[in-house]
Amino acid sequence: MTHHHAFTRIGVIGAGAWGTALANVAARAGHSVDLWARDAHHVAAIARDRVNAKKLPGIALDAKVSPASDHAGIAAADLILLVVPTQSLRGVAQRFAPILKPGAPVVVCAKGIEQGTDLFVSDIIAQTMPGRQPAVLSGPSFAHDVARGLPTAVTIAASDAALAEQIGAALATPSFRLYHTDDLRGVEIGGAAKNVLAIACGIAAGRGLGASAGAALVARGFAELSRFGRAFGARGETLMGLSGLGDLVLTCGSIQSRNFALGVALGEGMPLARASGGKLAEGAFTASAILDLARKRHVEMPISQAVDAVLAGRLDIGGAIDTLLARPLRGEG
Ligand SMILES: NC(=O)c1ccc[n+]([C@@H]2O[C@H](COP(=O)([O-])OP(=O)(O)OC[C@H]3O[C@@H](n4cnc5c(N)ncnc54)[C@H](O)[C@@H]3O)[C@@H](O)[C@H]2O)c1
Ligand SMILES: O=P(O)(O)OC[C@H](O)CO
Repeated sequence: MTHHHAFTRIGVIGAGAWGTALANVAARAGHSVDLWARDAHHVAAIARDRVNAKKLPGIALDAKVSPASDHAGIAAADLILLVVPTQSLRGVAQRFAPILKPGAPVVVCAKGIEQGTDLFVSDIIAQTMPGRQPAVLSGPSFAHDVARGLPTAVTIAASDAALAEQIGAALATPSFRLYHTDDLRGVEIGGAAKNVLAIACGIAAGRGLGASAGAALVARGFAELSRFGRAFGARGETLMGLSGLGDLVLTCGSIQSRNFALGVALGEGMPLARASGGKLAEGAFTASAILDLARKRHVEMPISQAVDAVLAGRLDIGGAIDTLLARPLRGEG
């Protein structure tokens, strides 16, 4: 049965670039927003400056956003956005599971697959917050673009289509459009897979392989993202939508992407240990997990496989490119 949710108070867990940008979106959509971060010093600096200088510099925090390092605001929220990296999601979900308001839906805004368990983000929530309805928000959206109010369109997914629609309506602003769907699996797979492929596109760009090679990688990358998605129950239309093709195109074509930038640094010859520049590149953590899953379902993912081999130190950049070019000729599907 679908309940009608009235969301007035929104809790954002995680004050990184994306959490801070989404807190501003929710505030602009008319809600009171509590923005939680674990580090009290960071919270004090955000509250003092009304800017998250560490993670989203140059963007003023909306007056309706209250930063805090205690749990009170999150406990009172009737909609929760979980915006920590995928590999931290389980721990953070476990921490908050006992204190959230009963019935408050949880929207995961992270893009990845958990290492060790190979679980998709909604399954991490199913395990750690039993009985709570998970939703997933994903799609082409750089935190800075969204925070500056540039036009952005994303997908909001929940198994309960009406819930996805209600969350989409609650978060929408004139510049932030949410398309809703019940294909939760498709949406979380698109967001996870594109990060790994963006590293490959970055490597090609950093190595100077040219725009034609970049386009080939996007198209063949999308072919493997789609094969993987279909094997795990995603709908084709979802994979061709914002949180698949849309996000792949964004992330594979912009140095603003931390995944693409990691690839560029690798392609230019920077050692692995320094290539991320200390920034979060989700694809670097998701690569081994997505390949594990692909192997189990016999899905061929040569580009992701090359990225994983490079990140694990099993293959150098030249070797990875040779491997991809030396693959047997095949049909295009
Ligand atoms: N930045 C973007 O443009 C963007 C856009 C869409 C989706 N995302 C996704 O959002 C997620 C978060 O990315 P981000 O850009 O905000 O990263 P970020 O590096 O800016 O911030 C991550 C935040 O999570 C916090 N964190 C990490 N582990 C934690 C833990 N155990 N407990 C509490 N806090 C913890 C960190 O302190 C940090 O503030 C990623 O999955 C990313 O793919 C990011
Ligand atoms: O900086 P990236 O590579 O994490 O990309 C950010 C968003 O996921 C783009 O949609």
